[in-house]
Amino acid sequence: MHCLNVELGERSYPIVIGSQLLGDPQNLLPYIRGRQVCVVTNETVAPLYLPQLLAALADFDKVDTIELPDGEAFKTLDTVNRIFDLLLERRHNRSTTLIALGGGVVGDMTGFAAACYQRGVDFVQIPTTLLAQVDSSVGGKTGVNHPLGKNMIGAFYQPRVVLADMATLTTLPEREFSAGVAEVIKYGLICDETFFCWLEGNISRLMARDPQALAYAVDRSCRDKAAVVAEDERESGRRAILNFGHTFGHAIEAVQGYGAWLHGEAVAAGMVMAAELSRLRGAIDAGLIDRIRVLLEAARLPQAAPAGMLTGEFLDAMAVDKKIVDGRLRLVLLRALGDAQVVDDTPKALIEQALRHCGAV
Ligand SMILES: O=C(O)C(=O)C[C@@H](O)[C@H](O)[C@H](O)COP(=O)(O)O
Repeated sequence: MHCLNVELGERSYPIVIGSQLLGDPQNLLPYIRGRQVCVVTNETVAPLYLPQLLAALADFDKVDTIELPDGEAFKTLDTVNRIFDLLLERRHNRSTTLIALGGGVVGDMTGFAAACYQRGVDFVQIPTTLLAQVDSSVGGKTGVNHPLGKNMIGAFYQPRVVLADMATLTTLPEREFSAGVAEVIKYGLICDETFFCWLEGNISRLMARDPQALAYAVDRSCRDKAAVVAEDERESGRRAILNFGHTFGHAIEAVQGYGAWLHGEAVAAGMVMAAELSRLRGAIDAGLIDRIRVLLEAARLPQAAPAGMLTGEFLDAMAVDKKIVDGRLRLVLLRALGDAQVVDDTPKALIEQALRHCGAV
């Protein structure tokens, strides 16, 4: 077991990475200030890991749990309202701590509920998917989707601790695992060339969930993310690079219907689109795109738009991206391997060309 820190002054917190962390009260107690807790999880994760966690919480005065339906389609205000209903019915006060036990959807909604409930209560992230361990549990982006756009309602709100229990990855379905690998590859592309090269040499071990390879990938991803977040907590500048591939990916998720493609799958295809656009702008060569495709192929991730998706559908959905400033679409593109930048001067025709290269019609 080891710890990394997300350095944010008084909002700093540790990311604890290890195996079999869930059942040990000592991993949680230092981060819970009151005597009340509410565990938010979903119907898939609860039978697997809730009993262990509840055993670790046995000494608290009030321990409630809520099991939400599983899937991105349920990341809505209505679902968050169910958390508020329980907290109020069971008279949780401002000293309560919400504990997110699950993947990114559970973590994002729990964090948002914690940010809003009685104007803010503590929360703890216990991510049980690869994507949540390497990305969504770190950095304090919380919120829900709207039919018109992904993550359109939310808040920046940091957890007290992130407990990444690698043992929970042993039960993760293959498709979910691959989706997490998309975000791992993203770090290599945007800020860590050495990690990208390591992934090229170790992708088979990673996909086989070799414990050492997996621990290294989670640790390195969290370090990369923590460094970016520490520099720019509320995404006023550099943090936007973490959105590489996401403007395209979010369009896929919104147009296909949330949950049809997993978030990481949409991001994988979106990263190829963003790389293609970077190439069309002359920043990178076709060789790098081939290398990205080889990695995505090995990770069993999509590299093209969903069948039949129109360039117009992409552009319409991308028009509600949160990075738009003064009506200008800002895209995260590559300057080189391991070096991303935000650009706001890409001609629409070039975006359409990149989309068509990636299978949009
Ligand atoms: O933490 C960030 O910042 C990110 O952008 C990480 C993304 O991988 C993650 O999917 C995030 O939830 C996207 O946020 P959004 O602001 O683009 O909705």
